[in-house]
Amino acid sequence: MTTLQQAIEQTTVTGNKAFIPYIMAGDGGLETLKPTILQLQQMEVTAIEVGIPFTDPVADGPTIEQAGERALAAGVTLRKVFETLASFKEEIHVPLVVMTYFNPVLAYGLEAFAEACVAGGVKGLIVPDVPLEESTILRETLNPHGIDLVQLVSLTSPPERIARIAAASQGFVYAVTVNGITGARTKFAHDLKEHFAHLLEVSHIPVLAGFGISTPEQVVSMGALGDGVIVGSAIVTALHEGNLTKVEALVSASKGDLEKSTL
Ligand SMILES: O=P(O)(O)OC[C@@H](O)[C@@H](O)c1c[nH]c2ccccc12
Repeated sequence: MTTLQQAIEQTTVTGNKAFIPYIMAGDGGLETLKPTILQLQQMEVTAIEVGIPFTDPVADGPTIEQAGERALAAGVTLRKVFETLASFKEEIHVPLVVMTYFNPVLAYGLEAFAEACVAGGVKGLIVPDVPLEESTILRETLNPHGIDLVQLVSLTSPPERIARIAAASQGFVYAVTVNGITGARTKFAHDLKEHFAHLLEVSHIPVLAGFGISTPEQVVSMGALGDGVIVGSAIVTALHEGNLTKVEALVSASKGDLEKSTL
């Protein structure tokens, strides 16, 4: 079992749901990366998804797009993110999952990228613009270094494709809960229950819900569909505003503590 999967199962075995916050690396300056990761680790999140700022973030809504623009304006690059992670690797005990588009990985060089992940304590990778059919080379490069390639399942994937994606995914299956881009939502599709029941049946690894989850109540309701949640835009906004109470409220909700979350 991989480090990432193990961290998730250590959480779910206690009856809690996994909680993976997404952060935009270097939003607020590269010097914020270390304290942000250590703060989230202190809150006992299950893993942390570290987004790399990119000029053409096709899967991202305005909140994350703007965070990426702020990070790029602050001079953040993939190389600098890796250097920063490596500089405090010994203090990182929570698994990190890097989220980036494929172009920066290619430009870095696949093997060099995998080595930089290892040096920075990265345990998993999400690359939304690499479809399953083209993901083999990435997996074959990452796996010998102990790094998982997490696959995304969309709501519109036919059952046969869902089964293939679930079989190929590593660490967990990222079940996208909306059609479209990242960002807070007030409504979700009605047939999510069925979709998740099917996913849980075909997947041999944990299934986490992500996209649009932005309130403690949604953390509870969407977490109940599977093994946990990924929260991006709401975390990015809270961190940008320096609202750690909001971050804590979202994390607490995954541990069944909704009361604390209404503080
Ligand atoms: O922001 P949201 O709606 O909470 O969604 C999670 C998401 O931000 C994070 O996992 C992510 C950010 N950018 C992505 C691109 C593709 C897939 C996933 C992501």
